[in-house]
Amino acid sequence: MPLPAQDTSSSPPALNSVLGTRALLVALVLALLPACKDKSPKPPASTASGAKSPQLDKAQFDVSQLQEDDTQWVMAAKNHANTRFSRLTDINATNVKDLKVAWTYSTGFVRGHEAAPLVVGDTMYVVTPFPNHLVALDLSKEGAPMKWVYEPQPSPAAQGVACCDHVNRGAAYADGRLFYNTLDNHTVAVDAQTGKELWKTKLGDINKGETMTMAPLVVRDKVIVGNSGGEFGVRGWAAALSTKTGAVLWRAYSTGPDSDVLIGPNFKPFYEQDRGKDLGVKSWPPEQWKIGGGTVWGWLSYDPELDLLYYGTGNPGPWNPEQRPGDNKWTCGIFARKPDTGEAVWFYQWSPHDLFDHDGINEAIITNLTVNGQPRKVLIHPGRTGYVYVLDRATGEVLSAVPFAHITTSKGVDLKTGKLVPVLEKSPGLGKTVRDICPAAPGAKDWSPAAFSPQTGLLYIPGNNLCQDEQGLEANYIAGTPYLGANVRMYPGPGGNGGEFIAWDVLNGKKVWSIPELFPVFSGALVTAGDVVFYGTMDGWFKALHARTGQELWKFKVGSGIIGQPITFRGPDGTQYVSVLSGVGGWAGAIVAGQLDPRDQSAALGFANAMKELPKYTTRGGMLYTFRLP
Ligand SMILES: O=C(O)c1cc(C(=O)O)c2c(n1)C(=O)C(=O)c1cc(C(=O)O)[nH]c1-2
Repeated sequence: MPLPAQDTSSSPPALNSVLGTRALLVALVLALLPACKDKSPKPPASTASGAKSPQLDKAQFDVSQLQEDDTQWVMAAKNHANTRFSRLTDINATNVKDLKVAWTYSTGFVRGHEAAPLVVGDTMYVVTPFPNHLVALDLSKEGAPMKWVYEPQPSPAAQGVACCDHVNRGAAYADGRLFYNTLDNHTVAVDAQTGKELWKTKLGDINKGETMTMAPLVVRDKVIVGNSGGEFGVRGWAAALSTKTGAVLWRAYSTGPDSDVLIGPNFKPFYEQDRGKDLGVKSWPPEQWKIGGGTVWGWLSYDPELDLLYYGTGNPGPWNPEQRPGDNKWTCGIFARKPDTGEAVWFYQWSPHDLFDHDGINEAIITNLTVNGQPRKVLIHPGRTGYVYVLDRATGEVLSAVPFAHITTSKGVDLKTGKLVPVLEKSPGLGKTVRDICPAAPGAKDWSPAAFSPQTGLLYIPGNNLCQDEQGLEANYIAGTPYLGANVRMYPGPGGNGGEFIAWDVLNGKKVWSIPELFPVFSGALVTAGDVVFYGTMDGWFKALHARTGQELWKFKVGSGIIGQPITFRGPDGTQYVSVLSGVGGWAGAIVAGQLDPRDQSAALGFANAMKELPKYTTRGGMLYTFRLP
């Protein structure tokens, strides 16, 4: 289906800044979205003939080509641009109401299932939560039976230092291999055909509180990964490994001297506050940067035109901000780096001196807009602070930052300085109890990835509606133990609903429609050229909505709440399928997955209080569901 032309000349609407300092004229340049150059869906050669798909041959291609093939799904975010948009249209707004279960697969595990399944050729690959099995399912056979299971046998002690359940967000595929992380800090490469381990590299130390949960990204011959442990006083980093050997080619820390952060002469941040020598040391009290967080546990994206890799950094530690005066660089921000060397090109800090655990790790979705009549290469970031940011991805300049949620903690983003404007009375600290902090620590949106349709111009945001009360404590650092300095109690925000699924008009900077949900929306979103958007709820509904109107077109009750990432693909039989993992857990669902006592308001770092009704709605258990039209 051709994309509708958008008139960029006649009175394009303003993308307003929160402070109203500047109105931007913005229009989508749809054809420029890297993953969407070819606007027509590409059916595999097998569709017409019914013969076996030639996809296995395609699987040998470089991943930058492979991501263009909508019949497969080769990395968690679908493509380097992180759009989670598929051009497949067989399942569409008209017929999605008839969607039926094709087959299911029980993983046998009960912790939170966050991974995106991958589809390469005629095989689906699923990474489970700890103990991080990789399962290959044969899509060419009825019921998709198991081909093999790879078991990396991570150290059970890793479970004790995972902040937010024993989750894993999935694998990345390239050159006949699957790459993913184990909770005990190994990156592994597995042969996609045989399930044999090709290499295994240890990158972190559970004794310091480090874990790994994120889905890697492959750029050319490098697999890029990062650590978790911001709640344990670890030092955050991203690393690039050779896809062939697993050797570490570079590692860039998020705190410390420039030499460790890979900041050199080519580092050109847009804003003045990010310029200067060794800010990763100087913006901290002495030595604090060594245990200062800034982990890299979220999404990576890559722009081949600029040859830039983008990723966000997590919160500074400890949570009690009084123990770390300063901007705490380079936490709670976004880096642009050269993927071959890791050298930093620019950085922008979403929340300098973060006060609320507002990690900056959410996805950066790559597209192109026309701003004030000028084409700009941008990235879109629905942030934990509650703003949808649009940044120039060549320079790191903030073009707009518009609130998409209820915010009491900041007044906006000053587009002249790029600084978030905090509400001072909401600052937590020792001996204080601050109430009505919105968004709460998990943010207006946590890691759960949004989808962006170049066809509707809408961003589909799995949102939270959470506030919290916080009492500051003194945190003492003991390696491998929680390093927080805060008592927190969360609760649903205005309206009483814990979550909201939002369609956001990037062009106009406004909400187009939204669906309130009882609980925070912790699943990923998927949108297709059939104008259907999919997501799952923590109480166990898998939903399909009309991508333009938000009208509910179909829903199906799965066995356990959904925090997984839906995907779509065309099977070897030429049929379009939609798959999603159910299996409640993660930070929001820890109350069920970890069987916490709902009477303990501070359990799960205070999240349990907002989720105390969840055990009445769902039970734990990992199950993959795959749907098709009859
Ligand atoms: O700072 C960190 O290192 C870190 C790691 C993780 C993680 O790896 O799961 C989460 C968070 N922070 C976090 O702040 C957060 O909200 C969160 C939610 C979840 C989840 O899986 O539901 N993980 C994490």
